[in-house]
Amino acid sequence: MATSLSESYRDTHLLPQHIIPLDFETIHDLPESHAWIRTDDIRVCQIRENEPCVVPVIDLTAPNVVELVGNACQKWGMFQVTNHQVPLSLVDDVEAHARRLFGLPADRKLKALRSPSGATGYGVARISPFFNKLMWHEGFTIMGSAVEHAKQLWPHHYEEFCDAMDNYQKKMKSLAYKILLIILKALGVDENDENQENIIDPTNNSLFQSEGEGALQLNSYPSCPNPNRAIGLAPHTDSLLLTILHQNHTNGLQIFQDGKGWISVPPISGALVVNIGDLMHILSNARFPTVYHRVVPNETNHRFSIAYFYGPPADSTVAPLSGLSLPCFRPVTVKDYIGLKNKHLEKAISLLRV
Ligand SMILES: O=C(O)CCC(=O)C(=O)O
Ligand SMILES: [Fe+2]
Repeated sequence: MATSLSESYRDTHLLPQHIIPLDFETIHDLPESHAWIRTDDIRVCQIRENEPCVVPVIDLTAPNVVELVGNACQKWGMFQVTNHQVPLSLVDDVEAHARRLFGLPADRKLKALRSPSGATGYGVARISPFFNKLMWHEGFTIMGSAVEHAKQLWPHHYEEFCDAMDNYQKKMKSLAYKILLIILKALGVDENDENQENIIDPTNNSLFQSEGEGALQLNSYPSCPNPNRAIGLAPHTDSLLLTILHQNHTNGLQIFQDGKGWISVPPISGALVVNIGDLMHILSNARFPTVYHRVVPNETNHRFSIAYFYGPPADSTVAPLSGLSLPCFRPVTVKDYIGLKNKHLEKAISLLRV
């Protein structure tokens, strides 16, 4: 039987503080549990001449899209896309549902709490157990249908939420597949290339014949009484091939670049952020960096984001593409990589180095 993505995430056993978010409505001062010492706080990067310090914005219909995406992946591990064909009304609708969900009273949200060994539902960020301090964040994770948890939140009115999430996941999946093909072309691989076996999906034999799997993560970062001492989402890389992110009109997302520090990725109306994850870093044989990013909270605005994580089916094996250079990672199945990440976080990728 094929392993699902949610089963791959289902092997950690967590303490309650690593599942239950703070009731932000009742908090007026930053509690010690959420007060970080931010020694690395270089918020603005050094702008050098001829080197704009902004993540590229790429029109997906541009004739030279492969070159633009290839350059952005290599330099930044991230870009923003416009003309992506995802209706903005759907994005707005999903954001409105996220606002409605996180706006519920804490006791109602807890009815949809992620179970200690579970992957989906309401809770803190999955990376929380790796840090001594807690994050100014609450999240809701969906893999496939959201119906089970949505029924707990709105026993009589859950369909609208589920329909919007289903619809959005479908659109994200086909956009992610389209972007994946562009990225693979940028790496010199064509979808007609029969010999590519670097992602082996046991049911389809090659990623080019399937559309992979995804997870949807709704994120909420309430306005914070002391944003300079709090962290919305601690620094991390995303595990799968790529992430497509919508952020509302509130700054907060930052990426780390060597020699520059933390660089803001400002929200652009109508654009979606795409970032390279660990599995793409492996597939590209380290040519494309997996982007190290974090979220800082805002003193006045409530920030929302919607992240779609896209990867091959959980039983697939991922290895560096042949023809790039001597492989610097050993092959790994998606589910084993998720297991490694659950145990070792950012060290997971170095464990695969050859
Ligand atoms: O909220 C954001 O902008 C980023 C979210 C994120 O990095 C994640 O969910 O992994
Ligand atoms: Fe992330």
